[in-house]
Amino acid sequence: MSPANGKRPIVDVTRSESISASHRLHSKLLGDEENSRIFGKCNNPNGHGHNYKVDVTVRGPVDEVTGMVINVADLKVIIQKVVMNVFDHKNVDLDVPVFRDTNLVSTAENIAVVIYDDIQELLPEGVKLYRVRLHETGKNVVDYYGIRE
Ligand SMILES: Nc1nc2c(c(=O)[nH]1)N=C([C@H](O)[C@H](O)COP(=O)(O)OP(=O)(O)OP(=O)(O)O)CN2
Ligand SMILES: [Zn+2]
Repeated sequence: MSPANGKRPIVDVTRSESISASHRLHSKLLGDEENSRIFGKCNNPNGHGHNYKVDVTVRGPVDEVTGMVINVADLKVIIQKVVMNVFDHKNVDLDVPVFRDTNLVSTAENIAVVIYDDIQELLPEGVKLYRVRLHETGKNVVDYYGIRE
């Protein structure tokens, strides 16, 4: 393959994993009534579970020698550490330190941000994390691209 204009193609590589976890939508910054009003059935003290799907996408140039942006075997190890070991078969609010020990509510948005930040730290130099997509249910999906304002 001869690269067009001598430039290496930029390709997105996605690895997906599934996790089962329970949680409750509840803000430590609010009283019980306000929590119930805002989060409704999702504020039930017994909590509820989801079969989440996480899609982790890295974007980068295809290496001329290996033909890869990143070896998915390496991405798999990172996702195992950051996603599976931390969230799978856990109660997000009680078992995941960043939710247990802070005021973060265990929404899909916040879980996606936590996963993004933790994966980014473990990626090899030069590999950019493009997006973390979290499917909370078959109908609810959030995307995080690492943008903060
Ligand atoms: N912006 C957000 N809104 C809501 C979140 C969230 O993470 N971010 N989460 C919830 C609940 O945790 C849960 O995901 C909602 O479950 P449910 O209503 O059962 O799911 P569906 O919308 O897929 O199912 P319906 O059949 O439409 O009820 C709530 N809001
Ligand atoms: Zn939920």
